[in-house]
Amino acid sequence: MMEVKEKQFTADLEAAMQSVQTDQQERLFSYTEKINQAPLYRFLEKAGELTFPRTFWSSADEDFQMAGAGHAVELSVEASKNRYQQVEADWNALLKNAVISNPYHMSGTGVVAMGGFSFDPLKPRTKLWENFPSNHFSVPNYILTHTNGNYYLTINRLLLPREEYETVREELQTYRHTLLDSAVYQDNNHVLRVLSKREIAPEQWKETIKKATNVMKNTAIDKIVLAREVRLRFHQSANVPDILKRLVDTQSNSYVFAYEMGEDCFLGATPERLVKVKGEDVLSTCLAGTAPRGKTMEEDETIANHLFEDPKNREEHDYVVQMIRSTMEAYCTDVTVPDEPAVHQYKTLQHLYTPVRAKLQKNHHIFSIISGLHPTPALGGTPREDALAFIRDNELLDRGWYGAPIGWVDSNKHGEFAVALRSALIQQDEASLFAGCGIVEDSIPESEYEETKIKLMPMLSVLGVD
Ligand SMILES: C=C(O[C@H]1C=CC=C(C(=O)O)[C@@H]1O)C(=O)O
Repeated sequence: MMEVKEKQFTADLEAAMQSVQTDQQERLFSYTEKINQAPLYRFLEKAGELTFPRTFWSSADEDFQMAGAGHAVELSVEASKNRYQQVEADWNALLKNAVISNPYHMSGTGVVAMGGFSFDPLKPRTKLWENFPSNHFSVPNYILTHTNGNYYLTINRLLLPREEYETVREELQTYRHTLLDSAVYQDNNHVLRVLSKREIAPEQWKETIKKATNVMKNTAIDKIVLAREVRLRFHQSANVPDILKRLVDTQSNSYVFAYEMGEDCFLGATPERLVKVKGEDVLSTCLAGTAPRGKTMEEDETIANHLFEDPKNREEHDYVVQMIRSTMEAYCTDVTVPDEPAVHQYKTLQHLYTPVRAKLQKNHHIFSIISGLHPTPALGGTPREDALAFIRDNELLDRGWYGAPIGWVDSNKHGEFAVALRSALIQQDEASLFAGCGIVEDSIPESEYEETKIKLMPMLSVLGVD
């Protein structure tokens, strides 16, 4: 730390510790400083060496990345339908009591809670997801934020009564120094070799699709999203910063995220924004309706035109747009939706895309919107409760955090959540990958199976499967 900043830091820390001693009440201290360029993946690597749980976020459409180390504060409430409201209440209580020293107010600086939810709080948890509860948020001890070419470091520390000022100061300075190691990140040190690739019950998955199409013929259910799992085994433990770097380098227009719990790390590169809030501005996007990329520019354009004109895809897309619109109307004013979707292109796929913009009402928060939006018909189906019940009773997979909201909120009233698609649960030398498809009455199991194969491709390729 430069001298002037060092003085500021020690003065702020001392004042915060004084207030904790006076009130005899623990309090979160948060200090943000602007720093010189610092390598994000090296920060994550160092955090791993220090056995800090790691978090990572890279925006799909902005120059914005955050890497977190440690859990200064953890928020986790019981698995229930109103978990969103409870997380929101805990988050507000935490902020109310925090001592925040942050003159910048940039997104992702100050007190930031990163985390996520499981897909369905009512589905019993299996061993696969034992380290991931129904919801978990953490305020990292150290956050390296890269935004619009600038770098910030935030230090968060829960101060307890009777702690020694010198001990705390020294602890924070030592970790800060170690994490901000300026060495260049060497990502070619750990080449992963895949020893086995196992598709989990693909034939049963196709049978479930048949069952779903039959149910839809005889009930009011219009759409059910069904997902499946592929399990990989490697010759050694997978390296999280490496995987993240490859995802960021190869998956343009996608949110790249990671959340580590114990020995497991859930990560992915998802194209789907759930909701973004900046002050009162709210943006949600609908992404549903899928086609592959073409091999040439002409073929790509022909496929995009076909996707745009295709009634099945347009219908599927429209379900989602209507649902997002009505949810936004419940919590916002000035909701605007374009008349027609656009086609957005990703590495291996193209999707129909519609942005929905609005203004947040004063008494609502990003968590209220998440509670209304999740699961969108792109992940659950329509009508929502019937589709969810079908998934709960028939899908073999424990989705865990796959297909659910993952993201962050900060003390500047900014926040963003994506839908955790195109993702994998890394468990040292093993990984589970997930992909699903929207099933409608006339869906053909074999084509849906092929579609999941395309959706799995980007993650398989960064994990070393050709
Ligand atoms: C469920 C997934 O994708 C959803 C999101 C976009 C398009 C979809 C589709 O076209 O089927 C799916 O609803 C997945 O990628 O695992």
